[in-house]
Amino acid sequence: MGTEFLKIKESEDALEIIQKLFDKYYTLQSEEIAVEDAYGRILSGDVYSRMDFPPFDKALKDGFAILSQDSFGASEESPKTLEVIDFLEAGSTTDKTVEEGKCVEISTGAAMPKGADAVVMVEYCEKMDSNVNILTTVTPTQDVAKKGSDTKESKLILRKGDVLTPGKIGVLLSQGFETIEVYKKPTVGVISTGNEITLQGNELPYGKIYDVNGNMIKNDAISCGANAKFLGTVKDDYNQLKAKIQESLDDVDILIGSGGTSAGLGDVMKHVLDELGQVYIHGISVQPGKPTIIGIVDGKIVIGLPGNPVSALMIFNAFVAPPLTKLAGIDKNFEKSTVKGKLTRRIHSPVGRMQYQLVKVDGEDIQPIFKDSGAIFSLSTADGYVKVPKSVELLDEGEEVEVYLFNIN
Ligand SMILES: Nc1nc2c(c(=O)[nH]1)N[C@H]1C(S)=C(S)[C@@H](COP(=O)(O)OP(=O)(O)OC[C@H]3O[C@@H](n4cnc5c(N)ncnc54)[C@H](O)[C@@H]3O)O[C@H]1N2
Ligand code: MOO
Repeated sequence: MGTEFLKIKESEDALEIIQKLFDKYYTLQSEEIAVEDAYGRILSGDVYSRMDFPPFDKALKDGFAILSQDSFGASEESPKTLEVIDFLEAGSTTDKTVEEGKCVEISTGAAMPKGADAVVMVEYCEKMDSNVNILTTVTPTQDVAKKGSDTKESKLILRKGDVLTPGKIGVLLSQGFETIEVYKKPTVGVISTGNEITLQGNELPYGKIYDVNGNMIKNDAISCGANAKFLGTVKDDYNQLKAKIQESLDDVDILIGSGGTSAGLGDVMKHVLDELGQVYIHGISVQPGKPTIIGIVDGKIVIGLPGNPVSALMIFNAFVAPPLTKLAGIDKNFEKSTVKGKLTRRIHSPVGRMQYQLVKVDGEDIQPIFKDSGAIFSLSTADGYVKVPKSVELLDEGEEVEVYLFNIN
């Protein structure tokens, strides 16, 4: 693989090389975490129930636990009178047994007393001292959740690959799980290079701009299931960039930089990676995003995205998001994460390079966004992109196209 670098790669070849590098240098790992911290995490194994749920026959309504046969024929006109022998709140129990002609007043959630097989809702009862008049007929098991009716012990309750939603976490909590095995999140560090890049909160002298890519790419990496952090900015300086890359790689699995990938500093990024490790890709035959760099340093992937925010986001979505998402244990088919519609305007495309055309999706209408790749405001309206193959010069208005949606979970 190493001998191919410096030649511009076709997009399919670049995708394959990047995936192979991910496969070679990383493996999917799991870790045990507290269930209370597990929201949004991905299960790394199947989960089986530890016990029946509910763990006892449970009253589903406030009322009276009775032998259902005692209510047969009861009505407002002809009530049946039963003796109330105890009272049960949720969480409490009784030794008493409900026999013919007797009942226990019961609250929703309480364990059913022995003997009783149904609950009569309080609305259909008239309490009088130690007796109650039952005003309706109930059937056996009415308003009772039987032990194990929700799930039995040792049943498959959640599957490997499931995303832990609030509901699924509720299932784990009901079974008493305190910890759970999930896929470990890959850690991603993001740095921004450029003498002109200024952090928010600082003055903006003429010629400078605020950093966009750092936190934008960090958030996109988070949306892929990674644990990502923005590690700050670096000047267009060989030694600074080298030191920043070395220092950052101590703490992260994958390092993503942006800017300085084309002429001038681009050479710096490439030379730094050449010195520290090996460059596998320098240039992909796509528009925008051609100057992309992919290298390996100390067994970790280092990615140099083009500085233009649109190019950086496009390249991240098209080339980094699929393998990163897979490494986070998320089963997502990016090729299927698409919608179809008709172009509202024609798209001209350069022959010889695959073009990623940003678009807005409005129902059936696919509206191309024609702005240069530094035009950050196009990102806030874009829903995704249309791929125009390198051999295609023009896609006409009205033509049906497939839109690859940005990786927003
Ligand atoms: N002579 C050539 N010039 C350029 C070429 C080329 O092939 N030959 N390629 C162009 C293309 S395509 C792109 S894309 C850019 C890529 O440039 P770099 O990766 O070297 O990025 P910079 O030059 O540092 O920045 C480009 C542009 O983006 C702005 N930028 C950079 N970082 C950020 C950031 N963190 N947040 C917001 N904006 C950022 C930067 O200010 C520039 O305006 O090169 C073309 N030139
Ligand atoms: O390819 Mo640059 O990435 O056109 O904007």
